[in-house]
This record gives sequence, structure tokens and C-alpha cells, in this order.
Amino acid sequence: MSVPCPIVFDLDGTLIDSAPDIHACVNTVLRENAVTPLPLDRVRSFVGGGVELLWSRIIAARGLDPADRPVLIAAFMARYHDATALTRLYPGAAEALAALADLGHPMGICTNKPLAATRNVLAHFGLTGFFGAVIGGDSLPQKKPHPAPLHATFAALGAEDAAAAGLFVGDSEFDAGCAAAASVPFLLFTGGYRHTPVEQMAHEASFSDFSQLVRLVLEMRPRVPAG
Ligand SMILES: O=C(O)COP(=O)(O)O
Repeated sequence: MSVPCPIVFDLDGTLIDSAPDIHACVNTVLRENAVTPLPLDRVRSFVGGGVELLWSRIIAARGLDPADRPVLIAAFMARYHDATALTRLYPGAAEALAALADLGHPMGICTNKPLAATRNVLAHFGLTGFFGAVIGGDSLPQKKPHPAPLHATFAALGAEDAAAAGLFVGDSEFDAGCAAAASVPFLLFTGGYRHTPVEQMAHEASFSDFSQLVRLVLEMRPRVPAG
């Protein structure tokens, strides 16, 4: 007798391509401060470690005063909070979530995106009901690649023994590092925001299209005894 394994997903660069909205919010704030905007590729390359790291990188890129960081972040958050107009679900992501839910997999989100913005974007795409646990970048003192947020997500799903039972699906170096630190098998979505070649990133399996995910999960068959 066995039950389907819990699966935790990263959000930005894994389920959603949110870089265009992040880019638009960043450049609105830069323009308001008479700073030259940044190209989309550059902003995308800064995403993954949460809002504070994003702005540290922007400040370094544009030679801004680090003392202005809290004010810049506050102005950014006011826009980022419910920015969804330019964000897209990756093709097949919603269908894969529905198929995994039908198979009985408990699912969660472990993202470095702030929790309120995370909840807004999940609601915008009608995904809220898929996830029994959502941990954001401001939910705990630690962010990915620290293992604590991933452990907390599995714990909130009622799966304390995540290392043995669960899977983590993500796209970035932050996700790969977090999975390794938490000893959770990592499924790498290769179409997201990583900088590192796939073969140089630690992962148990990889996929480039969400139509491959359900088969991959079934092939890996990580099962936990019921009861
Ligand atoms: O907000 C970020 O910087 C990254 O978010 P993610 O953890 O969902 O990739």
C-alpha cells in the first residue's frame, strides 16, 4: 500500500514567467528616480534570490546609493504586490498540476517571492486550490538556498520526512542548492531563469516541457508507506 508523494514547486521561472512584470515594476521605480531603465534580460538574470537581492543587484548595476535600498524596495513592492498583467504560465503547467492533483499528490509552493505577491499571482491564474502549503520569501527568516523554507513547506503539507518522500521542482541555482541542502530529490525545469548549464546543476531529473512532468514523476515513483 502506498500514497502519492508530496511535490513542492518553485514559482518564478518554474510555473510562471514573471520576469516581464518584475522588469516593468523595476523600471517604473528607476524612471521615477531618474535612473536609466534596465533591459529585460538583465532584470531576469537578477531574479531568484528574492526582492532584497534583486535590488542589491540593481543598485550595483546602476551605481545607486545602497542607503536608498529600503525606499526603492518599498516603491517596488507597492507595484509588484499585484503585478500580473505581463506574467504568463509556462505552457502545460496548469494541466500538469491538474494531472498531479488527480493522481492525489499533495502539492506546495516554496518561493523566494514575497508571500502576498505569491498569493495574488496564484489566485490570478486560478491555481490557489492546487496547493496545500505556500511558503514565500518573507515567510521565514531564511530564504532558498537555505533548506528551512523547503522543510517548512513539506511540514505544512504534513510530510515531515521530505528527504525520503518528496520531490522539489524548480528552475534556478537557488532551488538546486536548497534541494541539495534539504536532501530532497530535485527535478530541474530547464526553461526558466538558471544561469548555469544543466549538466553543471545538481538534479535527479530534468524536463524542458510540462507535458513531460507527470511521466517523470511516475517514473521516479517516490512512494511513502501509507498510514
Ligand atoms: O522572487 C524571486 O526572486 C524568485 O522567486 P522564486 O523562488 O519563485 O524563483
